[in-house]
Amino acid sequence: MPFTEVSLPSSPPAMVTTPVVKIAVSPSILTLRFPLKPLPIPSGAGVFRRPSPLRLRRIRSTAVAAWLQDSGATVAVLAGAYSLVLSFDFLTKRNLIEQNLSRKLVHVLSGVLFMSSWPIFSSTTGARYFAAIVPLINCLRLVAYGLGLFTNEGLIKSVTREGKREELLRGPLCYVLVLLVCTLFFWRQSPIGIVSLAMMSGGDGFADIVGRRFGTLKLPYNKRKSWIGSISMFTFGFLFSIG
Ligand SMILES: C/C(=C\COP(=O)(O)O)CCC[C@H](C)CCC[C@H](C)CCCC(C)C
Ligand SMILES: Nc1ccn([C@@H]2O[C@H](COP(=O)(O)OP(=O)(O)O)[C@@H](O)[C@H]2O)c(=O)n1
Repeated sequence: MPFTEVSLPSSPPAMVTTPVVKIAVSPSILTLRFPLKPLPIPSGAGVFRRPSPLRLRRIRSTAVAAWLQDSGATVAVLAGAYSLVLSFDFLTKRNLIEQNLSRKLVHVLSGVLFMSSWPIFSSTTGARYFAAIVPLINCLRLVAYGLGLFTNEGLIKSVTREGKREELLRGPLCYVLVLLVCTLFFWRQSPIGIVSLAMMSGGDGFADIVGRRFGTLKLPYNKRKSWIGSISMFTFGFLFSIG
């Protein structure tokens, strides 16, 4: 049977001569032979066989279990999102917490708690789409209330600066859209989404909370921002991203 011979010398690469190609490797010469015609495929290798009924039942039950797990996780996280806003609505209505601090705590907790909920979803490829339902519904919710289609004074009071419904269509809506995009395109597989959400929720949130209270030393190029606020942004963003 004719072969194409490939020999690998241990010495520095010699001139390539056809049909033998010399490639430098150490420590010894290897001779590889490539048969010119395809190797005989052993019988049964790579031949598709229909799964047995028992195996089909197992596949179906695993898929149903994952679907139930993801559905339950989605409902639980949606309930968590609603409860979070309701809790801060309760606190701000009774003046137990100032509005700005309420907004920033919702800002921090929404992203951090949402990422923390990701492990309760299944390991199937469809899990991210179930998880994405949560920010999607909250996006629709913010648009509906921001456009005045419905009224929710508690939501407006706990997540806006001045208590105007139009504000829902700016910071909060952008924030939840970022949650949606990171869930769909990065999910648990890529650190890009996790680091981005950690910086957006934990970092930016604490930059405001710390900077507004202790930020006397302002940045030279931006008198609205302070050194302690910027340091808090990176410190808490980093801590939440590795957390
Ligand atoms: C207040 C928020 C953003 C404000 O940004 P900025 O004005 O400071 O620029 C965040 C708004 C959050 C939203 C109302 C609720 C989002 C819930 C989230 C999708 C899911 C959280 C689930 C978790 C289990 C609580
Ligand atoms: N790097 C930073 C960021 C915010 N801050 C403080 O936090 C307040 C809100 O900053 P921000 O840019 O997060 O404000 P928003 O535009 O998010 O409402 C600022 O007015 C500063 O008092 C800071 O001192 N240093």
